[in-house]
Amino acid sequence: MRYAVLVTGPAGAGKSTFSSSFLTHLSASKRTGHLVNLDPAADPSSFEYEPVINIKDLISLEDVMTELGYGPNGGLVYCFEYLLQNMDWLEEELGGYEDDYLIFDCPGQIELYTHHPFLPTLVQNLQRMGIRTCAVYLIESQFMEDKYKFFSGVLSAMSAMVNLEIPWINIMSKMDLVTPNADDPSGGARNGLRNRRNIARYLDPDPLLLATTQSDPQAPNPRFHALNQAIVQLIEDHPLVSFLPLDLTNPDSLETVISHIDYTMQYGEDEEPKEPHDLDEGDFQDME
Ligand SMILES: Nc1nc2c(ncn2[C@@H]2O[C@H](COP(=O)(O)OP(=O)(O)OP(=O)(O)O)[C@@H](O)[C@H]2O)c(=O)[nH]1
Ligand SMILES: [Mg+2]
Repeated sequence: MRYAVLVTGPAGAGKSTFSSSFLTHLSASKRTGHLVNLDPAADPSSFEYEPVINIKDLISLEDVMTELGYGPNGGLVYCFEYLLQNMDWLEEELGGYEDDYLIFDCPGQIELYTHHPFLPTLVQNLQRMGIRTCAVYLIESQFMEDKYKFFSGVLSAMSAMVNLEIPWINIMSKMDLVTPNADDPSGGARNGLRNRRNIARYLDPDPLLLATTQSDPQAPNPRFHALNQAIVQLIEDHPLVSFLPLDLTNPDSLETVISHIDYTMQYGEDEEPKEPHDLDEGDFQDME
């Protein structure tokens, strides 16, 4: 059995950093993982681990831009369409790697996840090749500083998720940047995170964070108010999305996230499946 983890999410969410921390953790646990780079714009010198498979060996974004006159975003979409038309290349590259984790570092163009059939088609192909696949979707903790930005992240995660029939884990990355302090005299107003309880309302998104009243100075426009109400209702009716916190400065936090991935993948199915670590063992135990 081969295992693929698709590491997805918007630009700068920490996908590449998470991918290399994941690989470091696997090798420290005497397990084998390999990096698959699917970002045709990635800077080769930025990889901590040399990818065993690199989309740049199939097609280079620079070539698409100089030879076909595409801009960076259109060029990227072109590269993906080219990849989807050349699945035999990927299939050949993916030969071997039994019992190994293949970590697919994906690019950060949000449209690839929301309204392009890229992920569903890739997943269908991986499943056809008999590779067990799951996806993680990262959004960064700074999104919690702005509730509108945060809920737009939640909606993108939902939109990417509903197109795929594979296990899916949402991760709130860069939790080291969050310093909640209940004693903060400003009440945390500066970063919008009043206390740990408030963080919990983001990790398990509470749509009421978004509820505005018509007199709310941030929602002076009645149509904006109505839109927020509709989103509140949508998330209440379909509570599909919750986030696992990831703080890379805390090894337990990474381990918890990886246990969840192992569990959803039923990694090593001959052995007993591992129970994911209880979330409340970690750093955020007094969140509730
Ligand atoms: N403080 C902190 N910074 C992080 C963490 N993870 C990533 N970063 C920083 O965030 C920036 C973006 O990280 P990347 O891992 O390149 O993010 P990405 O999602 O791969 O970005 P794109 O591929 O461009 O979409 C870099 O400057 C990282 O050093 C984290 O856990 N904590
Ligand atoms: Mg990256």
